[in-house]
Amino acid sequence: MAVQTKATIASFGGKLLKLTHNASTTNCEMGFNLYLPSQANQQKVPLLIYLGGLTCTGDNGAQKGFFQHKASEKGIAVLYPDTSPRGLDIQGESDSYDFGTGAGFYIDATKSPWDKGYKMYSYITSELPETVFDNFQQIDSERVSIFGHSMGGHGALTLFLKNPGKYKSVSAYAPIANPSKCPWGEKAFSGYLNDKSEWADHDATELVKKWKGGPLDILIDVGTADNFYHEKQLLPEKFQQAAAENGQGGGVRIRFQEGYDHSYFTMATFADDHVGHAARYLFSS
Ligand SMILES: N[C@@H](CCC(=O)N[C@@H](CSC=O)C(=O)NCC(=O)O)C(=O)O
Repeated sequence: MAVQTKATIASFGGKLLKLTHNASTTNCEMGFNLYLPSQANQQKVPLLIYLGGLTCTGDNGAQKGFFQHKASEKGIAVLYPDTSPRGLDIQGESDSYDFGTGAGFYIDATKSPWDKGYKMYSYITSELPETVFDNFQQIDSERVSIFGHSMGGHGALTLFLKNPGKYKSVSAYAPIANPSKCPWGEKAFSGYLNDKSEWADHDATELVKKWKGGPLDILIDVGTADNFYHEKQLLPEKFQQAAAENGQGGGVRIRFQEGYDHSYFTMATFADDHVGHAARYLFSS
């Protein structure tokens, strides 16, 4: 459970820590970033987890998302995990940007050889937060929210929907909202999972149909100039429609942002809205 500090960087009055630890779920050393706002010097602060997309490490969100701006104002710690195990030496691990390294999809693989370390669901829901709470006692383990981008937006939706009550809120940028029905998701699920019957358990559009955890309030931003939206990799309307079938249509707020693309310029532009959305739930009693 020990962590090593590789760097401490001042950011918006708080500090961004670059950290590593040996993770048993992923079978390798994992890097992650943790932002501690200045309020953490005096009191317990809640935690917001940001899940990155394909090709990302914990650095993309920390360096380009501008989430620390609002997090510092509100007094929220932000955790930026990696998106997959690294260097497991599995054949084909680094052959493509959308499978293997940098593309763990926040699921636990059941298919060999990926099941040896591609356990990003267990890593993000259990091992990493437990490590953080053990090592940073100023973080309140009872107040945790989650959000993410693209593959990570989908990860945030599924982790929230699979674990009612575990996260206080969820939001997403350009999530891959119905992976069973798009090329990125079909490649990942057929590669990581043994059987197609397992896919629905990891697909946010299927999960929201079965949601019984009370009224939803999910914020989703999608840019109208997002090439992956136009290539039908994201399918946010399918998620909205599935939520509506379960009487939760009003609980999914999709904002189509005119002219914005799939890049971190979009995350940075709407960062205050997403951190603000989390803050409303992290500080409500
Ligand atoms: N290289 C790929 C595109 C990869 C890409 O756009 N990754 C996105 C996430 S996509 C969904 O999960 C990303 O966040 N990249 C990192 C960044 O800093 O922008 C291609 O050639 O199409």
